[in-house]
Amino acid sequence: MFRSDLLKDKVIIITGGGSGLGRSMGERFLELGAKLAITSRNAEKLTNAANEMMAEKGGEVFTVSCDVRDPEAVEQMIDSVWNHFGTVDILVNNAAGNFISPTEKLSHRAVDAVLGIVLHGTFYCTLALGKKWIEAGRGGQCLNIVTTYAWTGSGFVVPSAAAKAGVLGMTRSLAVEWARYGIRMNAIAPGPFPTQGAWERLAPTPELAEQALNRVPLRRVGEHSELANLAAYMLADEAGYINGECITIDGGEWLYGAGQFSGLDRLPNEMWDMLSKMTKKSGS
Ligand SMILES: CCCCCCC/C=C/C(=O)SCCNC(=O)CCNC(=O)[C@H](O)C(C)(C)COP(=O)(O)OP(=O)(O)OC[C@H]1O[C@@H](n2cnc3c(N)ncnc32)[C@H](O)[C@@H]1OP(=O)(O)O
Ligand SMILES: NC(=O)C1=CN([C@@H]2O[C@H](COP(=O)(O)OP(=O)(O)OC[C@H]3O[C@@H](n4cnc5c(N)ncnc54)[C@H](OP(=O)(O)O)[C@@H]3O)[C@@H](O)[C@H]2O)C=CC1
Repeated sequence: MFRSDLLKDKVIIITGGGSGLGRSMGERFLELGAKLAITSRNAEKLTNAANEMMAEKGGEVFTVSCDVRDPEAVEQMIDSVWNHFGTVDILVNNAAGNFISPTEKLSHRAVDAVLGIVLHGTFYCTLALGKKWIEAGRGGQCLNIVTTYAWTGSGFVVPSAAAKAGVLGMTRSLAVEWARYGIRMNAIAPGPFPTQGAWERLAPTPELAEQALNRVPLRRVGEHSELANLAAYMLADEAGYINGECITIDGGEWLYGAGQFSGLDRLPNEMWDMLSKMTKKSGS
């Protein structure tokens, strides 16, 4: 699909890069020639992932453990990647925390856990690296992984909805403010892409997983490669005029939820024949 050197020698930090979608994006970036740094809380998970990724895809994967909720740890993480590679070209803000719950059952610590990872964590990483890019007089790029309820909102994941909305607001705001430094800011809003982290917390029963699938007009979940290829395209120099954009990749899921009559896709044909007679009759 792409030239094999599309991301050649680009130094890319992926938060939450040791598992799930972060890892899938990282593997694709390696195939396209990037140098990777992956970061998350669990050092052992990162080391194992990096070793497997290098064995399968080649290239270099540097690991730094860091809790993105801790601004000092974030600055150290960014410094250590910058010192290791001599620079950083791209930050993919992918780390997240989320779970389903009636909002009234949440403690303030539960709210803080999600807001801390998603909103503060994304902001801390962006700010720490943005300052270094500006000080070094060079540009850079951030790609923020949000979700479609960043703009619709959603019940039962309210801290995540509030945090992702904040990340989208930050993306669009900084796309304008930091363009003068040559820094591009974009986002991707995925629909359902099965990962252990998401499914354990958001679709923990077969019924809930089925419900998630049934909301997608294309009647399937996303393939990790589809998301990874979109991310690679957005990060390529050839996409250099895309700035402040959020691209949805969800099989039409959020529009299905927005359309009042979308659920009629479940009606059998015989029912349509009957309804057609009724509606034509009532209109005459
Ligand atoms: C099926 C369709 C899918 C569509 C996708 C929709 C969009 C998806 C967005 C995503 O973000 S998916 C990514 C999901 N991945 C993760 O969440 C991975 C990381 N998550 C975590 O580490 C935890 O889940 C965490 C809770 C977010 C943070 O862990 P931490 O160890 O820092 O916190 P704890 O000390 O365990 O808990 C803090 C606080 O939160 C309360 N809590 C934890 N889980 C729940 C829960 N399920 N329900 C209610 N409350 C919860 C916990 O009890 C603590 O509060 P206190 O008890 O201390 O008051
Ligand atoms: N899967 C899906 O269907 C969808 C996912 N998304 C978004 O895609 C992104 C990836 O999700 P997905 O791969 O499914 O989720 P995962 O749970 O698999 O990945 C989340 C990653 O974030 C890391 N992480 C969590 N908390 C912290 C923290 N405090 N500091 C640093 N790293 C942290 C985790 O590593 P560790 O535990 O080692 O810290 C893990 O690697 C997220 O932004 C999510 O909101 C959006 C819509 C749909």
